[in-house]
Amino acid sequence: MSLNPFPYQLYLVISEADCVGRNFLQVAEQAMLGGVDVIQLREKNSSTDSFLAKAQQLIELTDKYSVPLIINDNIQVAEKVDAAGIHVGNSDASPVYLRQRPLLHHKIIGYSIEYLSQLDNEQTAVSDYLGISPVFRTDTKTDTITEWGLEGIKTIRQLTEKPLVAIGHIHLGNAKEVMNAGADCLAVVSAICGAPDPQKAAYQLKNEILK
Ligand SMILES: Cc1ncc(COP(=O)(O)OP(=O)(O)O)c(N)n1
Ligand SMILES: Cc1ncsc1CCOP(=O)(O)O
Ligand SMILES: [Mg+2]
Repeated sequence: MSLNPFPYQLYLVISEADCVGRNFLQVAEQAMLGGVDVIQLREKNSSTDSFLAKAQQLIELTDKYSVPLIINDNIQVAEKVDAAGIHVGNSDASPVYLRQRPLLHHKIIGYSIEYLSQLDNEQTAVSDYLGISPVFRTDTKTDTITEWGLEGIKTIRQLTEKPLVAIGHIHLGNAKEVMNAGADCLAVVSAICGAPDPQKAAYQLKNEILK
């Protein structure tokens, strides 16, 4: 059972650290101007107070562009800023638990898939989209289990109708083949946060998806 549609195709996962010395709010704004449809704030090394402060700044900007803001992992931050949703993986609070929380039960819940067996569990059933995590090995996140590859996306596509968000070393050069393998949406960190021109990078990725 999914509560929310997930009609997005280009998903920016951002942190201050991944913006290589640039202001993350400026990078986020440029990315939205370039065509990013949804943004996740993923601050792995921030205290909750600092994460919250960043989320409060970012949601002012995402609201201005009517782009949904998803919070990575942190329930308190997601609830306090009234984010559009939360993304969790196997080491985080479970989607079933999140669905029971009054402030989150109607929000977008994203869930990382690291094992095929997860597709049969109740966590997947209550989630709104699945993160195929990672599609390709990436230096941005190294504590990963399965490198799904294009064949993994094809397999998962046959086993579920949930929206599939592909993440992990996705860039202009492989975007189309990842979509063709069955992804509904591409999520990127470095391809936009690390690009010399984040607006242009987002624009080119979006065009590649829509081609
Ligand atoms: C869209 C998307 N997919 C997968 C992930 C990874 O989440 P998780 O497995 O919880 O790992 P961390 O991001 O918390 O390190 C994601 N964040 N976003
Ligand atoms: C957060 C996350 N989850 C799986 S891979 C990944 C990082 C993706 O980063 P990049 O787009 O730079 O490869
Ligand atoms: Mg997590």
